[in-house]
Amino acid sequence: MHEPDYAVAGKTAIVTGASQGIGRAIAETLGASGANVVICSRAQERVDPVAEGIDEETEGAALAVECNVREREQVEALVDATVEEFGAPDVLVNNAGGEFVAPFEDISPNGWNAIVDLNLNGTVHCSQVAGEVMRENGGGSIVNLSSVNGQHAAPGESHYGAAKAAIIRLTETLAVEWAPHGIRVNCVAPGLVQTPGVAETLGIESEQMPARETVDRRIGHAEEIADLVQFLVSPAASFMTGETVTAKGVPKPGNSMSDGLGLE
Ligand SMILES: CCCCC/C=C/C(=O)SCCNC(=O)CCNC(=O)[C@H](O)C(C)(C)COP(=O)(O)OP(=O)(O)OC[C@H]1O[C@@H](n2cnc3c(N)ncnc32)[C@H](O)[C@@H]1OP(=O)(O)O
Ligand SMILES: NC(=O)C1=CN([C@@H]2O[C@H](COP(=O)(O)OP(=O)(O)OC[C@H]3O[C@@H](n4cnc5c(N)ncnc54)[C@H](OP(=O)(O)O)[C@@H]3O)[C@@H](O)[C@H]2O)C=CC1
Repeated sequence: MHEPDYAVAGKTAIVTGASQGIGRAIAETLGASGANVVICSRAQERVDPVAEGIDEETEGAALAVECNVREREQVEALVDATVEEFGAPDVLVNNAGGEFVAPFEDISPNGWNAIVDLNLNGTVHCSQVAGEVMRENGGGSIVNLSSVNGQHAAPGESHYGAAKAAIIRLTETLAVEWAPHGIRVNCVAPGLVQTPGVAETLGIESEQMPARETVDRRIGHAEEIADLVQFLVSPAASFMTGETVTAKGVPKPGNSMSDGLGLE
């Protein structure tokens, strides 16, 4: 009888932007499944407690590294530290990202560059540097964090939406280019997920629905994105590459999108 294989035990995984939110949940989920996890953020003191928790409470081991993914040299040091501690990475999760909400006409050149640099160029740096080691090692799996804002327009999200849309196309291109090297590259596009970053940026602190008419689904939990990432990097997803998987929740009862779904 066939059983699905979601195992990541013994794999080495780099998760960027893992001091909080979705990245932290991904790191803790992979650690709980026995992976060796290397986590980074811009502040050592913010990733240290996350690594300690993974070391103490899970089957996996963790290494915390201070790394700003916008800085190529720091990304190179992150991958070097990974190889030294656990060997070549099997998994890379390009999670570090963020935004501010502003009308297009109010975004300065520096503001535009900050968001593109963090979301898109950070993903490029990590994929190129870790990807080289993966190719030498015979393969691996990369998951990029895009957003529903990379799939559909939303006001105030021109810079972030453009960067997240580019990540989807980058995913598709790398999947084709690196298939001969045994590297699968997939993407996750979350809808609204409850994280410290969302609380800071959008002012949404709880599971209560935000006062935005366009948001008609419940807010997600970071662990619901982490479970999807674990699936994508596991052997169970061996037939998937170049895909963007949307996780944006269930329509709220009473709105038009729930019609016919038996949710009323
Ligand atoms: C339905 C689904 C919706 C889902 C939406 C969720 C999206 C997410 O990404 S959730 C994750 C949320 N987390 C964050 O967004 C983190 C909070 N944001 C930040 O920490 C920062 O904004 C940053 C990391 C994204 C950028 O930081 P940094 O590089 O340090 O940028 P500076 O503060 O130095 O500013 C650079 C540049 O940007 C201008 N700017 C900053 N905020 C605004 C603003 N609100 N409006 C307009 N412009 C802004 C700032 O003025 C600087 O430009 P110059 O003044 O020209 O130098
Ligand atoms: N939450 C949501 O609703 C959605 C989120 N996403 C995407 O999911 C990802 C995670 O979002 P979320 O958990 O909400 O974000 P948070 O803002 O809660 O967390 C962001 C993480 O990234 C780290 N980080 C920020 N900048 C850098 C950098 N330059 N280098 C390294 N690490 C950095 C932060 O750590 P520190 O501050 O310590 O450096 C933090 O750990 C992002 O890519 C986001 O765009 C997509 C769709 C929806």
